[in-house]
Amino acid sequence: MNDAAAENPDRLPIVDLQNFAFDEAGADRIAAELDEIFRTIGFCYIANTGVAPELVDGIFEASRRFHAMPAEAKNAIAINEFHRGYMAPKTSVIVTSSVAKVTKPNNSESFMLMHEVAPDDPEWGKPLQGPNQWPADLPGFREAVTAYNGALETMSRRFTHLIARALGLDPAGLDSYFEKPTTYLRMLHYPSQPDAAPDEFGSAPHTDYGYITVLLQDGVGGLEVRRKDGNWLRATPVPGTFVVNVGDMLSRWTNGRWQSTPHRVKNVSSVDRYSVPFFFDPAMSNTIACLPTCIEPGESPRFEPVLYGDYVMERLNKNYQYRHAATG
Ligand SMILES: O=C(O)CCC(=O)C(=O)O
Ligand SMILES: [Fe+2]
Repeated sequence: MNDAAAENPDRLPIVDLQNFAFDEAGADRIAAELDEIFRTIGFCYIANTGVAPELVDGIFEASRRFHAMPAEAKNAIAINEFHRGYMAPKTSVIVTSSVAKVTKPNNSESFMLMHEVAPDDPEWGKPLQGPNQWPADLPGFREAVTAYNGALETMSRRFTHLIARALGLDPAGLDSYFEKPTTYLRMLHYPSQPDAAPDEFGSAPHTDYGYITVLLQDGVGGLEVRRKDGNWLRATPVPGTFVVNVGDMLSRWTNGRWQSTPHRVKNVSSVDRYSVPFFFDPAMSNTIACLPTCIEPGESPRFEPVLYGDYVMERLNKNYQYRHAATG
């Protein structure tokens, strides 16, 4: 496929991960496929990921039960300074969007789980290093969420070996960044908004801040991905798959070779939409600079090296209402 066609596809490509049971040549082929996709549209579906369907059913059920609780029960675990807990509807505005001038809050609510930090961990109490919060009186919720989160972390590590390969590194070449990854599991609920104004979104146009996002969506639809020609492409739900996209850190690692593609969500259907993005990011203390394999001869780095922790905190501090009291 030529680049123009790959940049402006009519549907997102599906990559078969073959439950990671491929040989070297198979891995190289998938890596080459990912390179083509991430250089152009920046988004794809992945199939045969090895994530058990029971875990997928379990996380949707957990999310529906959570969001069906009364507001009082949800607000009892309102998001804490460590970015863990419940985010009420319309409490974030993506003012840092590099894609659009965003003034309206996102029409969604969510439960956010991040990586566990033990109280005796030297990082404890530093930005984004604190306790998760769990709803009271929701039997089985914690188990379902923990199991799904663990499976997504495992899958993301395996996927990282394909990414490293695609970037000309040893398959384990990026592993050191993910010994203690920063992870976010966001269980989102988007109410139906069939009459939304043009600038009202469930999730306003943005790019993701981190490394990769692995998104589970239900059958409702509403996610759209911006093509190079400026048209928005629907990421129509495909059962049994996840949607994967490149975040800002991965784009910087590749010197912009791979795209951190803008996307947005609007639920114009007549029913509620549930989705669960898993954001798999490096440790807060990692510096992200252009990878040596991603510099062509004669080229120079297009981005200054950046500390992942600084990059993400600037965005969270600006975009989330609950942080404004603390940060002015
Ligand atoms: O809900 C979705 O489909 C996408 C959500 C998203 O883009 C995000 O949370 O960054
Ligand atoms: Fe996103």
